[in-house]
Amino acid sequence: MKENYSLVSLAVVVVRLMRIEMGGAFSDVLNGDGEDRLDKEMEYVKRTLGFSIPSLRPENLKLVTEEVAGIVRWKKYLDYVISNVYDKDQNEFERMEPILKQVLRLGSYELLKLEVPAYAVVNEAVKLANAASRAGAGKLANALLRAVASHKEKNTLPVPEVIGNLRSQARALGTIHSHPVWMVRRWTDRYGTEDTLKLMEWNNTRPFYALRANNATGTSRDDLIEQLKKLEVSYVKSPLLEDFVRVTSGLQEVLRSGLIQQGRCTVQDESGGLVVELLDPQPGDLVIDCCAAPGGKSLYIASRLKGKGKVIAVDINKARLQLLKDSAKKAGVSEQVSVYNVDARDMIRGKTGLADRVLLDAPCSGLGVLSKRADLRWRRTLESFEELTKLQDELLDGACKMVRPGGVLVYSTCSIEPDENIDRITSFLARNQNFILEPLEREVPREMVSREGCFYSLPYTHGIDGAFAAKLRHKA
Ligand SMILES: C[S@@+](CC[C@H](N)C(=O)[O-])C[C@H]1O[C@@H](n2cnc3c(N)ncnc32)[C@H](O)[C@@H]1O
Repeated sequence: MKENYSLVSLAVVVVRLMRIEMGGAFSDVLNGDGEDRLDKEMEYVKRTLGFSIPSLRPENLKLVTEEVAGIVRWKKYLDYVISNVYDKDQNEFERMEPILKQVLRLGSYELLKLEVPAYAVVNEAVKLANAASRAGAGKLANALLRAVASHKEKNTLPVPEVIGNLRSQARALGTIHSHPVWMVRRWTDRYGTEDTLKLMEWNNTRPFYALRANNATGTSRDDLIEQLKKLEVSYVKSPLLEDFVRVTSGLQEVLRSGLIQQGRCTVQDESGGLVVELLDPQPGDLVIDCCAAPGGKSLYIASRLKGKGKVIAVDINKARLQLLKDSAKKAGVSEQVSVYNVDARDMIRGKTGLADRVLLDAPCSGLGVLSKRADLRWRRTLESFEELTKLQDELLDGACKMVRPGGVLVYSTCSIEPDENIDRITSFLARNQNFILEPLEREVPREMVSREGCFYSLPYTHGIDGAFAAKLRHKA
């Protein structure tokens, strides 16, 4: 922990955690940039605590964002430890006032996962609990956090035993690695225990981000690298895509530098880049992107048209589509991109059977990107699959109508779950005899091609986000 990481930062962490729990904010690192965001954040802090505190120093924003993401990821494990050292009824912690609960999670996270010494953690947490919660809250925070610290020191922290039937084993592993039991069960059935542990470890690790140099504004990867060197940002060239660079640390410096606002680069995972590679847009093409917002793939497609051709970016969400429109302007491709705020299940009037290439980057569970979207694991349920797969089928049936004979339809997700991936393709092909699955050859690395010939990336194996894509061709 940095020297100047003050009580103010801790108060911001606690209030952010409360907002995430109430559904009002997400823990993604990208939500943390910009001065006006900071002003808004301090306004929330004031409203939640009931009094003003000095503003967070911009240089502490990154630590706050990372700490919040870490606590959200580890929430289940932290709650388990805290409720076990709280020698009252197990539900007592659940019923505790929300601010105090977050202070305890924060303190336990710092002790157990950041290895901050107890003297530094407990005093700050007690001050925060006293200021932000009821009288006596500081005393309770002091007792509980000291107990956690003492168990850690004596190596007597509670650990659930991985024993019994598959369900109880999954329950214990879900607690130790802080994932919902149903996810653990799905993955152990599919990948076995060893690989499931690797996947959970990946999901619990601080993610890295990749940048795409935007050729449309004349920025090559070498130009981008020059800028990163000036910003003293650590990077490695992507081994998968020639316009991409992996940022190993210093993303906040990039966000603050103005490079993105100037359209010189954009934050984009290589898995998304590979989906565009597979779509293979060519200058002069008419491309329809059916679920386009906020526009990562649309803008990359547009830049590959080299000023000739068109991307029709469709999305049901007007606000997200506006973001896409603004980004297209910054990225120098607004001439190539038209936006349509419609439901892609309905036909786009006048466009039936005309597109050379159609991309359907479908709404999905996002289970391939849990390291980046720390809160997602707690928001998804097993039941959500039924609704999502129905929507994915309907969207595929709408999207395929836009493809010209001989044209290409790419279906993609950021999920690693077969129900949203290959099962959707199998079911689509059974309904639509005029499409065939085109097995991938050189478009993506061989080790990312599934048995069926689709693109499939697994985070712990391939080191990028989990994703899937299938290339379907309309029979001429
Ligand atoms: C996975 S995101 C797309 C990400 C985007 N392709 C990118 O690369 O930035 C899925 C998008 O589908 C949109 N969506 C959901 N249902 C839709 C529908 N029925 N018609 C059109 N868009 C829809 C959502 O608003 C969301 O923006």
